[in-house]
Amino acid sequence: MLKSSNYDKFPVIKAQLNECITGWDTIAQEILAAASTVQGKPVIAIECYPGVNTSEIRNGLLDTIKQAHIIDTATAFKSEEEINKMVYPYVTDDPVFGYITPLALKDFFDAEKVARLISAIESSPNNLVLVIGAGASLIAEQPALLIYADMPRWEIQLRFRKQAVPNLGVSNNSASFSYLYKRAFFVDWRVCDRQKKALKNKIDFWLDTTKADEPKLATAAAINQALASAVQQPFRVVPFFDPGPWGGQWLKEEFDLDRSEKNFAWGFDCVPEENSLLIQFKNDVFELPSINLVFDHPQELLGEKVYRAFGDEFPIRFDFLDTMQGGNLSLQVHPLMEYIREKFGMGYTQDESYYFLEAADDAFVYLGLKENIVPEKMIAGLESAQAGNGPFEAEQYVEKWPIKKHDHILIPAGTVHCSGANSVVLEISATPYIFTFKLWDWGRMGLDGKPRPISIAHGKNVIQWQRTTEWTKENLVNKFEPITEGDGWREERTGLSTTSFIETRRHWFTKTVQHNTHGVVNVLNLIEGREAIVESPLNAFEPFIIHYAETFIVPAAVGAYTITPHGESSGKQCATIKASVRTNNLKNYRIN
Ligand SMILES: O=P(O)(O)OC[C@H]1O[C@](O)(CO)[C@@H](O)[C@@H]1O
Repeated sequence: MLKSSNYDKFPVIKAQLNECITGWDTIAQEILAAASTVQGKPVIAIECYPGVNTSEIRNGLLDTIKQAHIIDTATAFKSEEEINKMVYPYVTDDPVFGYITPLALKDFFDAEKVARLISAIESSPNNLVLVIGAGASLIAEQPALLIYADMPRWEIQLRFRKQAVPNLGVSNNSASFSYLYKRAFFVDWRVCDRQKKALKNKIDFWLDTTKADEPKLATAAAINQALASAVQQPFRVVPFFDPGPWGGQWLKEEFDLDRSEKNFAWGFDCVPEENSLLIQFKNDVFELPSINLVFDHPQELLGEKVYRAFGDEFPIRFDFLDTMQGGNLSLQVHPLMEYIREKFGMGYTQDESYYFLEAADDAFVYLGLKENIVPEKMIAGLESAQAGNGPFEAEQYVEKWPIKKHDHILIPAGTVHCSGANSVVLEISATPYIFTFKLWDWGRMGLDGKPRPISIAHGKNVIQWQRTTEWTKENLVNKFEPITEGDGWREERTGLSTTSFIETRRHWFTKTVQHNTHGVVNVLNLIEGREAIVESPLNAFEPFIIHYAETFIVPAAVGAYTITPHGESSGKQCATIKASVRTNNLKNYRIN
């Protein structure tokens, strides 16, 4: 009998305060009621993250709040020409990479236009003023009510694909997805995250418009309470899945995804910058970006030492790469730390590892170079293939390793690599995720029918040519080391490489395993077994059930916890892989 999928695609965190309402009419009534308690002419600011459909908010509220004077913040932006010129150094002409901007939201506004709007608010004959859009909190600096309309990055990307939303301050909806994404990644999201953090203690309500025409309004008190309790218990972020040119069929079957998609390449199960959190109220579920939890509770979530190095960035990423009945990823390399800092303004680099959840008999990984290759010859071969002169002979230059289920391959930045067809990788990595220098894409097209951008010019600057067959075998392939064992369990170290700040431990167990965060965030995945239960020895949190291949986060503040096979896996062998941060050598990672 085929086993059914038990992977939970919509994990929730329970709210304790039931303060969430839905529907534009109800929300408008709530806003009116809150505004009526204010003396004089209330000004309400609805600060919007990029990607929010401001006309949906305006139209939704106006039906009920007819008497309001509506101010659209877009009327105070600098001209598109000025904005484009201002952001250009950070967007650049590179097809994929830009430079992290230091700009602030204020820089997008024209001071004279803002002054005019402020006097329009003051002289408005209406008895209620609604300021809506990005920068509303700059125009109405001391509003009677501050509402924050947020948007998770994954939903913004889906809107970019539909050309439904533009970049910050401009109306470039019809630009290519890659341009919109690059500009958002290097500019808009940085700018608006800074503003969001600055508003942290001033927000009265959060507005969720992630699903069109299903608005939800929750009090800041209820959201704050839910986030404060989230960092005292294990939790999951909401995963999302995306097809790709090399995507496979495993995620679709295993996680019961949309069968009509031709494949799924990626499953993003723990990328808090892009995932969201679902807060379960009595009758409604409120969605918000999971990065808000990192911004609000970095110390409890990450732990003091990790926070001191990384600030409010979540440094560990888990995702899936599915090539079952699919193809090879691109042959690629990631930038060294100095390179990513200098060229792209990122604080730390994409050190990675591949944990193989599944592998067909013919599965393999390209990793490291062959002995005695000539770098100039390899680069010439890549450039020639790129110029269309026949395929790059990867196997002449790059080592190929057979792979089986539960292998763990370490990929420090600078190592040439590529996961081959017919496997499922649980990628356990440092968080940066777009800094892939593709060297060769096997002559195939991207999903849009066009070749994907190749970055040999960057790649050749970072390839570590001494990482050849023997070195790779010695340092990067299955570096398993037994640590300790007890009644019904054993623990091994599996990685990552000594140059990475991430440590991974694997536990095989048929009985309870004791864990402790020791003040450092843990990220785990159930890599074997259908079901396990995570419990607090002190009953500090409610028992938390996890299923096969689900990634979950245990905040640093949790301290002691246990994991035991559960339900249909009771008494059977399970395994988890746990990533944490090595805190003894974080000097190099100090980015805040
Ligand atoms: O360039 P490709 O083939 O899409 O591969 C990109 C993927 O490769 C990785 O760098 C893994 O090596 C992932 O982090 C990334 O999503």
